[in-house]
Amino acid sequence: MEVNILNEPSQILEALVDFEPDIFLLDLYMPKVNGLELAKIIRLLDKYDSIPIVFLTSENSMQTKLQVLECGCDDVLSKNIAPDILVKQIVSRLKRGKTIKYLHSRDSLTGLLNHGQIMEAANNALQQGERRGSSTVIAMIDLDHFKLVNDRYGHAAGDKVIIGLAQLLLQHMRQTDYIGRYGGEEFLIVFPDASIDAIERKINRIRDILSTLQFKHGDSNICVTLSGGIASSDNFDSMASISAAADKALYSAKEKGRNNIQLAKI
Ligand SMILES: Nc1nc2c(ncn2[C@@H]2O[C@H](COP(=O)(O)OP(=O)(O)OP(=O)(O)O)[C@@H](O)[C@H]2O)c(=O)[nH]1
Repeated sequence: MEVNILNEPSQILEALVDFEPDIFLLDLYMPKVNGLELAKIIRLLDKYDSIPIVFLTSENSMQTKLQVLECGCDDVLSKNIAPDILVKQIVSRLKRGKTIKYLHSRDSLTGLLNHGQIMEAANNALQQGERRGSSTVIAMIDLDHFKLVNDRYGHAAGDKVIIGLAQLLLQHMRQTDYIGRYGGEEFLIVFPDASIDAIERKINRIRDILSTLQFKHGDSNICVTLSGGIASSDNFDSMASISAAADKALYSAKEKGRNNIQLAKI
């Protein structure tokens, strides 16, 4: 477990740039800052809304506990307990917080990152790539004529296909890539530190594999294809422009007859 100790509470926002906490452990009374005020600032940041905030205090009044809960924090632990019990309590809250964070960030059908989380992952990857001087590639992929699958075989069959594609994507990506369900039958994949040519080959391989698969549903075998658009941070410098470019390339793949991948035009 990595612990970042701050003796100067006003530095918290700066410290959070390079440190992703799974739990905040705050003192109620700190130099110059009231712990509750600090907790309110943390709670204003969307990114940390599911991260537990726990207070350590030697006070044990009901009034304090109520104040802590009212400002969106999770618990008050006593400073006066044995250190090993305190550590166990913190680890238990930390694990629970991690589970909640995981569930909060996932798409319930596929287990991939949900829309908000994949956008945040893409944003972070672009910023990190810029700092390191490396390219980030973004691929937007979408199942072709998927409405027909739903209409012909039913929504449950459509769901099966979406889950199948999610698994296919997971099998072919690196640990460091991010895969998210962008919308209904549309997926966004973020490849940090990647070349657009290599990603084009990779997505084309996945497209090829998908086109040969048959999804069994009752007595039916369902076949689907996908189209995709790819853009690199080499040519687009903001999240808005790179995702719009990948989306435009996807649209052009659809126009070109579907079951193909297009690179974003500069
Ligand atoms: N089964 C299922 N279908 C979904 C889900 N989300 C979106 N869809 C369906 O996906 C279909 C998307 O239809 P369209 O946007 O017309 O696109 P399309 O039929 O795939 O056609 P193109 O994208 O132009 O190739 C709609 O029928 C949606 O109901 C989902 O979670 N499960």
